[in-house]
Amino acid sequence: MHHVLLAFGTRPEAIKMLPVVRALRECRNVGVSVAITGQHRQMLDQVFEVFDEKPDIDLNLMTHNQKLSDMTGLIISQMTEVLEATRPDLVLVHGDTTTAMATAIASFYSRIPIGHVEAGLRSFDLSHPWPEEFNRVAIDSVADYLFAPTSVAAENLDREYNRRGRIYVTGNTGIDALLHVARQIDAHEAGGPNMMKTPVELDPDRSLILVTGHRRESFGAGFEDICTGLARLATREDVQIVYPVHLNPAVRNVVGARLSHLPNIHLIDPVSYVDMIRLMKRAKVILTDSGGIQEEGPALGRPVLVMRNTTERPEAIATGAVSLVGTDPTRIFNEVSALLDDEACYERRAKAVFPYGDGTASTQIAKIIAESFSI
Ligand SMILES: CC(=O)N[C@H]1[C@@H](OP(=O)(O)OP(=O)(O)OC[C@H]2O[C@@H](n3ccc(=O)[nH]c3=O)[C@H](O)[C@@H]2O)O[C@H](CO)[C@@H](O)[C@@H]1O
Repeated sequence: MHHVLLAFGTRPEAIKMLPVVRALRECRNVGVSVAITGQHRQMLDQVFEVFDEKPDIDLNLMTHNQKLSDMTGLIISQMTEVLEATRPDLVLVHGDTTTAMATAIASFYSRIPIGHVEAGLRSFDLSHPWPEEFNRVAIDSVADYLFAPTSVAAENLDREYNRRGRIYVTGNTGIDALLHVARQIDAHEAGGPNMMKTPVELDPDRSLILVTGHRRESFGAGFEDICTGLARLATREDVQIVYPVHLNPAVRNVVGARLSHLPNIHLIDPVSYVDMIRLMKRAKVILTDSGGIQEEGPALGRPVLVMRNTTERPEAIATGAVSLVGTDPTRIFNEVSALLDDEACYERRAKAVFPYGDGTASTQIAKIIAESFSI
């Protein structure tokens, strides 16, 4: 039996790694354990519930207003202790978080092979998203298995001079998670009175604009601009805006002060993953700076406007489902209005498309790992 340790700490990593945990449990020659750092403590537990899983090791390292440098140092040292005590045959990390980067370094120092799920994403700008773009490059340079979600990501990896790992194109495990939960919602609610039960009371006569925004590089002026754009959109009588606001005070304080008094803007706490999918299904347009939502919106047939100037996910842009609008308030207002006011343009951009895979990424990854152990 070979031992695979999956390590993660934030909500999006849990969403995208728990399908891999489940797929690996199906492999007879693989033992699985999950270590969490608790980088997003409050938002992590409900994702484990959705997938009926529990962490084996909880480092619980998050403290209030922690600096990135302190968190990185702590994760490297604590994760090294876990690795030395358990000596897994492979450590799997996901994406571009501090947990993923620090765990990859700890594994590299302990000379334990590393697999990177969602490898090869690049914005080619180290300050956008910050610090995630650096984390991606750092993890990919030490990983042995590079699970690229798309051929674009694989080509990015192929060009890197310092790559030592082998590249596999698998699709994105986030689509596996999305389709799993969307099926559960549909099965549970088909035809029933709760069909589109959302965490806020919605006006059936107004179009729903769903907003998320929390990237560090937009803190300050960027968030002020985003709020100006949203306040302007709220002057339209045909819309209602729902914004689950990230728990980071740098986001909460600005958004609360600028938008909480507007009647057709609902600022709510972060919602569960299941509720988020319900809201996305109900939304007319999604405005976001999130990575995962750029993948989920197109699969659900919802146009996504990205409040950033660059993206590491060009595939959905090529389909027309996603576009970059930056944080300029006039641009945000105009681009959302264009979608709301021009039906033909909306229909073109609201078709379900699957540039990030067909929902089988996790089983492909588990198969590759299990087969490599039996060689
Ligand atoms: C731009 C960027 O650098 N993003 C990275 C970040 O995630 P990302 O930017 O996707 O992180 P978010 O915090 O936006 O989380 C997105 C996920 O959380 C869900 N959601 C969102 C709001 C809410 O209230 N409730 C809820 O459940 C969304 O449906 C989505 O599945 O880490 C991920 C994990 O390694 C990487 O894949 C991404 O590349």
